[in-house]
Amino acid sequence: MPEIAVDGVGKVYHSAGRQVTALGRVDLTIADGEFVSLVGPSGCGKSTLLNIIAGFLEPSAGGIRVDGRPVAGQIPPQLGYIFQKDTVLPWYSVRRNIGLGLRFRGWPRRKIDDRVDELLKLGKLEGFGEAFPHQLSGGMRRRVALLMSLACDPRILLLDEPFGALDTHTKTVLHQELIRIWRSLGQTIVMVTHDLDEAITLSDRVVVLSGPPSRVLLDERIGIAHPRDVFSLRESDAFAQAYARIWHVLGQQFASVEATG
Ligand SMILES: Nc1ncnc2c1ncn2[C@@H]1O[C@H](COP(=O)(O)OP(=O)(O)OP(=O)(O)O)[C@@H](O)[C@H]1O
Repeated sequence: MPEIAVDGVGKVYHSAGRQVTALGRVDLTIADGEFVSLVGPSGCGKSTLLNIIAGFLEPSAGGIRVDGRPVAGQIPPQLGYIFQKDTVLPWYSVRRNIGLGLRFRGWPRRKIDDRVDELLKLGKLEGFGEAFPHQLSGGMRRRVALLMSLACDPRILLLDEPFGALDTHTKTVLHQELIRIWRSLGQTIVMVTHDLDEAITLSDRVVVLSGPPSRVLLDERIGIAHPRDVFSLRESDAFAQAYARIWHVLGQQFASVEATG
């Protein structure tokens, strides 16, 4: 699995005659097969950093290396990405949506069908292949988005608030699913989230970014062993202690961003 190195990455946006320094200088190494979450105040540059890692955006300073090779504005091979917004296409069936990336890659029909069957099973959506997105619950649609991103067997998975708008029950079920899939496939995962519970539940490490221009304030290893049961995990002392340590830093950032407006 790939290792991702973020070397002194900075980003300044220029728009409408204004300059916004989104990222100050961020250094971070994500080991292969590791699950790292990025948290921080709204507008601190979390999505910007994820888009730079994905090769969708050029950094203004520094760079990204995947397995030691600079990505320099190119999308790293074997990348899966889940966007904040629902990217499931409403006019295609679940089956068609999940197989979309494989069609673009020119896979033959038969092979796509077999792969999609495998994925429907993995996402516990057997029997929903012919359904259309409007016939699914919000949680099922997010599950389809996850399966779409897994179709090409990515080695790197970048998740931008993948479960943002869902209720706690649905989110918790999906957390258990994601842990199960990640533990069986072993991708390197970077996730942006606003939900500290979610970050601790899923991750090996939680990285707190400061308000803009952002930098890494805390890199906390979550020493909770796998297999994790997401339902009982949140009652454990280890969870409470990790939460308190991270919140101590994150809460101060929220307060200082509020104070400076
Ligand atoms: N295309 C752009 N042009 C100009 N400024 C931008 C652009 N994209 C983002 N920004 C600015 O860069 C800063 C960081 O934005 P970004 O979306 O990366 O933050 P974020 O931490 O992901 O925010 P949130 O948590 O609210 O989703 C913000 O001030 C935002 O207004």
